[in-house]
Amino acid sequence: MSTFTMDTSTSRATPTPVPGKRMTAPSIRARKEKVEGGYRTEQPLVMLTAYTMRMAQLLDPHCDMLLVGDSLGQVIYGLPSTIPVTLEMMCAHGAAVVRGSWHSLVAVDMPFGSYEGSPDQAFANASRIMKETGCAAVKLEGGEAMAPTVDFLTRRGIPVIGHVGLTPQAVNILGGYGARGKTGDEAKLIERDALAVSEAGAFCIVVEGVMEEIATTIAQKVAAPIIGIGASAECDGQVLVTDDMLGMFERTPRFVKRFDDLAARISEAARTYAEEVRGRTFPTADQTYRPKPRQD
Ligand SMILES: Nc1nc(=O)c2c([nH]1)NC[C@@H]1CN(c3ccc(C(=O)N[C@@H](CCC(=O)O)C(=O)O)cc3)CN21
Ligand SMILES: CC(C)C(=O)C(=O)O
Ligand SMILES: [Mg+2]
Repeated sequence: MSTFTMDTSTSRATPTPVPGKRMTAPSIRARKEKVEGGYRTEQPLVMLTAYTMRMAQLLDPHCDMLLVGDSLGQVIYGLPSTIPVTLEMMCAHGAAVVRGSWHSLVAVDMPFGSYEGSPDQAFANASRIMKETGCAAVKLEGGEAMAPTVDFLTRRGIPVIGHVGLTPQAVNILGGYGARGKTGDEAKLIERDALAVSEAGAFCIVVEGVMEEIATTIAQKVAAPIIGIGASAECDGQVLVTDDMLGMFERTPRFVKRFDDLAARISEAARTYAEEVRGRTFPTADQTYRPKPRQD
C-alpha cells in the first residue's frame, strides 16, 4: 500500500494529509491519567528525533512524536555541542520533518539563546518556528527558572514540551554530560523543576540522564507525561536520538541501545561501490541508457 503521493505542484514528496489524524498536544497530555496517589500512563509514548524529510517519513508511522532536536548540531553539523545551533538551522530542518510526516506530533527544540532572555523573546522565536515549520509544539530546556516562560507561551497558543535533568545547553554550567540527581539535594531540585514546568502548562516533559529513583517519583507525582532518555523504564514514554539508535555514532551514551548497525552497513555499501567502479563491474547494461531494440 502506497502511503505517499507526489505533489506535482511543488515537485516535493508530501504525505497524503489525513484530516484530524495527527497527534495533538492535548491527545498526548491525555495519555496520562489521575489515579489514587498520583498519575499513571497505560501505554508508553514513543518519540524519536528526526532532522530530514525522508527519515521523518520512515519513522512517523511508528511514533507518537517526532522531535527536531538541537542534537542536530552534533549529529548533522559536526559541532562540538548544541550551543552554536541557530534558529535558522532549527527552522530549515523543522520544515523538512513536518513535510515528511502526517501522523506524529512534530516538536522543534528552541536553540540556546533563543528563549532564555525573557518570555517576550521566547514568544517571538517560538512563534517564528511554528510559522516557518508548521510544527505543533516547541521544546525548551529548564525547570523552575523557565516556568514563567512556559506559562507565557502556553497561554498564547504555543504548546510546550519541558526538558529537565541533564540539559545539554547548560553543559558549561553542569561541567559535562554525566547523570544528574546523584545526591538527595540535586534529586529534590530536579523534582521541583519537573513539577514547576508541568504546573506552568507543559503537555509533556523530557527527563534526561537522571537516576531511576527520580524518574519513578516524578512520573508518579507530575501530571504531565514524562518522556525519558537515560531515565529508566519508570517514565511515561521514551525518546532516543535516532542516529544513536541506528548505530550511526561511534561513541554513544550508556543509555543508548543500538537497534541496528547502520554505520557498518553504509561503510560496506560504499566499499563495494568503490570496488565495482575501480574493477569496471559497475555500471552494467541494466544501468546504461541504450536505444531500445526495434519491436517490428
Ligand atoms: N548523538 C547524540 N545523542 C544524544 O543523546 C545527545 C546528543 N547527540 N546531543 C545533545 C545531547 C548531549 N547528550 C549527551 C552527550 C553525551 C553523553 C555522555 O557522554 N554520557 C556518558 C557519561 C559522561 C560523563 O559521565 O561525563 C555515558 O557514558 O553515558 C550523554 C548525553 C544527549 N544528547
Ligand atoms: C535528546 C533529545 C531529548 C534532545 O533534546 C535532542 O535531540 O536535542
Ligand atoms: Mg535538545
